[in-house]
Amino acid sequence: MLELKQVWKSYRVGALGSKRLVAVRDVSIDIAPGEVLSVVGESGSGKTTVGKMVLQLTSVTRGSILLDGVDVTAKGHYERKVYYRKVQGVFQDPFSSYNPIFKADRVFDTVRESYFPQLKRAEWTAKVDDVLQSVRLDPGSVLGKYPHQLSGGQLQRMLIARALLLDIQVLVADEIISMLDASTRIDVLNLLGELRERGLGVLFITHDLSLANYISERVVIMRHGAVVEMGATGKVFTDPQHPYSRNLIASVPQLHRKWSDDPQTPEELEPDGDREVDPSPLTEVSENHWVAAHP
Ligand SMILES: Nc1ncnc2c1ncn2[C@@H]1O[C@H](COP(=O)(O)OP(=O)(O)OP(=O)(O)O)[C@@H](O)[C@H]1O
Repeated sequence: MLELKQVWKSYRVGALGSKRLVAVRDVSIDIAPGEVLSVVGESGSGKTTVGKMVLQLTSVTRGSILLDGVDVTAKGHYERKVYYRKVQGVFQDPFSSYNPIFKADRVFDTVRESYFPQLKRAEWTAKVDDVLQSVRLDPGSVLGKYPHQLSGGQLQRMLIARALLLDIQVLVADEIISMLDASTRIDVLNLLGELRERGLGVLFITHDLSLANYISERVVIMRHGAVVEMGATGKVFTDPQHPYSRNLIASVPQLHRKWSDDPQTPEELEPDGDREVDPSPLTEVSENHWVAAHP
């Protein structure tokens, strides 16, 4: 179980870092094994920063992150390496994770060097073949190829395979399908569903509500760095209580509607206030459905 407890993140911005930008405010969420938790919200709401803190790519300003009850925030190099055996990330642009002058499977070599230096070549090859097959890639079609010879979907699946080499418990998937075409998207999405069935916890970061609805049991809606609503996906999406959630859900284009049909006026929202103060507290409005206080 991965838990974020009252996590805050401020970045230093402005000339010589003279100002603070509070990107994440008092976020408490958890991801159980075999669960996909989606984090949604508009651009700049803090979703990626949450993922980066989980992956220890940026520090936590306040609060803590626990894996199986052990605080993993601000640990040294060795503890971090152990942590990365259990928690890995895949990001939006698969191409940027590969060096175009090397073959794509070089991404596996770095894992071997760090974690499996003792493994014999044949054992390693068998392990790589196994994980490639588990993400439905034919080793013969992807190994030995350069990144430009593979599709975005294949590259993305290879990155998921790399994470799986490590027997991970949690995968942070940050907009991993937004750069893929529609047919590949559903493949990668269904792959996440299969990994979940095998007990993996997935933190699925997306601005696409329909993807979140498709893949996750629970959803967290963020605005201005704070959680405004969270809970069972069915409840949050069918009965949104916070005006921001209602606006977000109403803004999803529907196949059967044209842009001119019954245009909806968005509800008025409170402006982004002082981010240094605690955000509005969450109240449980029904079982597994939490909403932040709002006017
Ligand atoms: N390294 C950084 N230094 C300073 N400010 C940052 C940094 N990274 C993010 N921010 C700011 O923190 C806030 C939250 O950014 P974040 O990337 O987490 O949002 P997001 O919800 O993931 O947005 P998007 O959907 O556009 O990726 C934004 O105001 C952003 O400008």
